[in-house]
Amino acid sequence: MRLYNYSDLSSTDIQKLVQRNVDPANEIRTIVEEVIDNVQQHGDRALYDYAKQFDKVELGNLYLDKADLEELAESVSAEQKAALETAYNNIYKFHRAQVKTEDKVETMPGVTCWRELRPIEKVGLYIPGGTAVLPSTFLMLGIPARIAGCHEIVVCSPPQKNGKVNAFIAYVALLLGIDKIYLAGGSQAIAAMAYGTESITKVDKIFGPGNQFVTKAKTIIQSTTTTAIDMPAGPSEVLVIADETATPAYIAADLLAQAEHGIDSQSVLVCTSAKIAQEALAEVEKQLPTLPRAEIAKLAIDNSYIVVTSTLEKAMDFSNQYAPEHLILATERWKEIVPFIINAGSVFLGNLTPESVGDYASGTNHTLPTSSYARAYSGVSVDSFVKKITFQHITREGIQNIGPSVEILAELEGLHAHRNAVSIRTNNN
Ligand SMILES: NC(=O)c1ccc[n+]([C@@H]2O[C@H](COP(=O)([O-])OP(=O)(O)OC[C@H]3O[C@@H](n4cnc5c(N)ncnc54)[C@H](O)[C@@H]3O)[C@@H](O)[C@H]2O)c1
Ligand SMILES: N[C@H](CO)Cc1c[nH]c[nH+]1
Ligand SMILES: [Zn+2]
Repeated sequence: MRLYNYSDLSSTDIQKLVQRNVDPANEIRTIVEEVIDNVQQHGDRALYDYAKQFDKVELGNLYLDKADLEELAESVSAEQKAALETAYNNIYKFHRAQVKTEDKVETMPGVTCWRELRPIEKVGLYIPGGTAVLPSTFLMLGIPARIAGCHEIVVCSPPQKNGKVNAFIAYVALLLGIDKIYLAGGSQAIAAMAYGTESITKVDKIFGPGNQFVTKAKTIIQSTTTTAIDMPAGPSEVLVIADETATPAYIAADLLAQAEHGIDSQSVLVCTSAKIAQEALAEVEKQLPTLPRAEIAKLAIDNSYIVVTSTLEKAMDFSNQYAPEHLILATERWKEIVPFIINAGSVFLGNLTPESVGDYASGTNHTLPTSSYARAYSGVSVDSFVKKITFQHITREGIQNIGPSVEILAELEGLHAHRNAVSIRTNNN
């Protein structure tokens, strides 16, 4: 990890530091465009071919049905089931509380406006399964989709070496009442859900994180089809703000937790104490070799850095410019700096709140904007799975009250038919 002193950095240096390495030479885009084109032209056939090429699996069938899922789920132990159910219950509780009925508003006597929720009818969930299979992501997407009441839920996940999904994905499908999983991964899965194939329904919106191929495909299809996306949720990242009250071993563990996701993950430490920064770095070097995924984490850590600032306020300023997917405040003074957070996907407060709890089971969603998209996007929630439709109702009194203003506004825009639609009701034509 490179180490910088904030006071030595110019604003151009900071701009460079906070920039993510998102396909500068368009190499990923070129590959993904070809994949999307192929799926559009050849449908299911392309999915079988890509499973062979990218996942090294010769598929017998493109999907697993309920019986397959039940059989696979048999190997999940009672202890593992209980942990998945704890996560399910907490995620369910937190997301269920997001469903609120809004009040009707009478903007003028006789003019009433309100919003009602309607579920998005057909949604596609992408569950990553390249370097690690993520049943937790299935919970994070499936639970809000179920709470919202989406009618059709299409699920795609890359086939594993046995030509199936793993037992935990199968068990989560059963918990969610989902009885089909398509064995498609990467950009080909995104293309299939955006364009539709012989087997896979074209959906209205695609959800889910993934590697750079998945994320690039999502950003492409949102401009070439009528299918929307949740957000660009690419390689995981974390920014830890720490001071002299932080514990170096905890900081290192949190940095490594995101680094082990993939070689393109990034972990950043912004610290007001040079001593704690050095100790955290030493801890990273100590803990890293003990990890089974040390090779992956090492490459991500090599692509990560530390910034030493003089104050927590300056640290927060850097963080707001970085706009991290995850922000950890490793300080006992976290309450003082929370009001200054402007850009972050999900925030972890104090020295005893590891980011991993949000990844799995505290209740918050772990599908979050990366690559500085936290400047404008929120993470997945029940809101992501619904439309909020506005309604209005005008009474006889209401049309008399609002009519004259609308007539003048229509007039000043030169739109006489608009004016007439009011006048005809107020006998003012
Ligand atoms: N932002 C979030 O909310 C969030 C949440 C969970 C995971 N993640 C991220 O999701 C990612 C998961 O990545 P993953 O790779 O493990 O799984 P993945 O399922 O996203 O990708 C695997 C697929 O990528 C495709 N692929 C691999 N190499 C390719 C190549 N050379 N050309 C074309 N396609 C290729 C294959 O089809 C493969 O099935 C990680 O980067 C992780 O950090 C992000
Ligand atoms: N940290 C990931 C989001 O960036 C989510 C995850 C799933 N499993 C473990 N972690
Ligand atoms: Zn994680």
